[in-house]
Amino acid sequence: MIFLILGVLTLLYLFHLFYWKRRNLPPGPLPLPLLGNLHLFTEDVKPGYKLWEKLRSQYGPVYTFWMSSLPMVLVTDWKLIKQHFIKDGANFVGRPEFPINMEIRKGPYGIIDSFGNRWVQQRRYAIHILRDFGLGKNLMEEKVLSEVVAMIDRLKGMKDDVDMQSIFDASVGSIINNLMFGYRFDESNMHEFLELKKRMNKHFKMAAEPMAGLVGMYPWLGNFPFFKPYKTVIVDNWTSMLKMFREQAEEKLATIDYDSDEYSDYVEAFLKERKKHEHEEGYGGFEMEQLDSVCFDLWVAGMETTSNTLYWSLLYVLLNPKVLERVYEELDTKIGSDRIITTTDRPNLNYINATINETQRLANLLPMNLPHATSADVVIAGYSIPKDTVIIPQISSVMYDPEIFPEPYEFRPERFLESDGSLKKVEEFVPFSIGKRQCLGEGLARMELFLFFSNLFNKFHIQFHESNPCPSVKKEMGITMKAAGYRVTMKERY
Ligand code: HEM
Repeated sequence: MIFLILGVLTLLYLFHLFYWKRRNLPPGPLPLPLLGNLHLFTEDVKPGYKLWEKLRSQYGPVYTFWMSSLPMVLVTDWKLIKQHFIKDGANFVGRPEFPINMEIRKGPYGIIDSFGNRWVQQRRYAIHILRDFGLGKNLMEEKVLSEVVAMIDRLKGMKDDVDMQSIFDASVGSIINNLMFGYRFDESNMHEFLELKKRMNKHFKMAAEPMAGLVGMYPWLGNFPFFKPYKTVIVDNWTSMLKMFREQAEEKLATIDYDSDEYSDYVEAFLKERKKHEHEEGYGGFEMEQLDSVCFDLWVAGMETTSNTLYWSLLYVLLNPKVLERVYEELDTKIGSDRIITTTDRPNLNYINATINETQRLANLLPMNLPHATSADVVIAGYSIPKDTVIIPQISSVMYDPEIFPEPYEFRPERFLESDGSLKKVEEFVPFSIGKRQCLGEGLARMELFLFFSNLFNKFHIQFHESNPCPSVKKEMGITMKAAGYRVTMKERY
């Protein structure tokens, strides 16, 4: 009798696993108990592009990938992404609530992980403040350019054997820190930057591991020895960053002048806004926990992405001497001196703009885009997808789609040029994603990429260090892709 009951229960379980829970979802590989499809993330397919390509060829442009017990629908075809995430954007603005994120943030705070009214309010507020910095006296460009100049001065003293990743990290880190907290990093406080960067790196590296996805879904697994390191690294590093940001905010609170509406950094603006809501429940959405999380989101999203892209740009250009030659040629004909290049030069430097675009496309920084969630029942490619399903506009698949970008793994800035040499608008070039969740730092990031890239090449002849004259383009695992370490030597051009 007992065997009969066990047999029936097993059959019911298998029926649920293999059919029932998948019945309303697009096709995809069979999910295993607990792991879902995470076991498919083997070493040979990391960091993921190849896996998404393989699943697309097996199941079509819309398929389901199970992250542990969570089904995620991946939309990999550009036309479908455009049709739904742009034209029908309001139905795709949700975010899934990963239990570990909620535990660390103390709730759905911030921008990246928030949703509903909080997300609308805080995203709008962040865009408003960032725009404010970019208007009038153009504080934003001033801050970026002062870091460009500081970088050039620093490089002049260390031309023989330079690690540009750490130079870009410190420069881009200073810009976002300056916007957030009102000060940059120099010799006197570099240890503070290095500490934040170390914590961020550890967090990002671990968070990208498939097993971390499992712990993210079931934080209690972190009590078991095998999973403990995943949870400890993520929780410790993230929490200590939040703590460092809170200490900064509290220092500012101690001296803030509420009589003036002026602000010179994000935290000051936020604290003044918070004061206006002090009699409302939860400070009208401007709680200190919200500030901690927003600092984390903007600092982390604004730092690693841009700095890694700059490091990729240098690698790709130096590996392609013809591109390097054309970059110098454009600088010589359009700029022709060692003056500082500003955003007003941007429309004249088409080849450089095309090279930066091609870098972003080929670096394809996020193998898996941030997950969205449907906020209504939707139908995509004939599949009915219920409200609250996790869904991902897979921008990395679009940017490596050979139908759109022939020979997608080749570095060819010409893809972004018209035959008359003007910059081509390519709608499938979507490194900042699309729709209502599109990156809110795009304007700042594009300004940084242009100003750092163009000024760096205008000032210096650069080549790989002789110890590694042909570095690998292999991507290093992380939430955003890093280039493996390489070093350069530089010579002033003027
Ligand atoms: C090269 C640089 C950058 C790249 C490639 C990049 C890319 C992205 C991508 C792909 C997303 C996900 C959008 C989605 O959910 O579909 C995103 C979101 C986001 N990015 Fe960026 N980003 C960059 C720089 C920045 C900067 C400089 C900032 C801040 C100042 C920033 C802040 C954010 C925020 C807050 C979100 C979440 C938006 C939301 O959930 O509403 N990013 N970014």
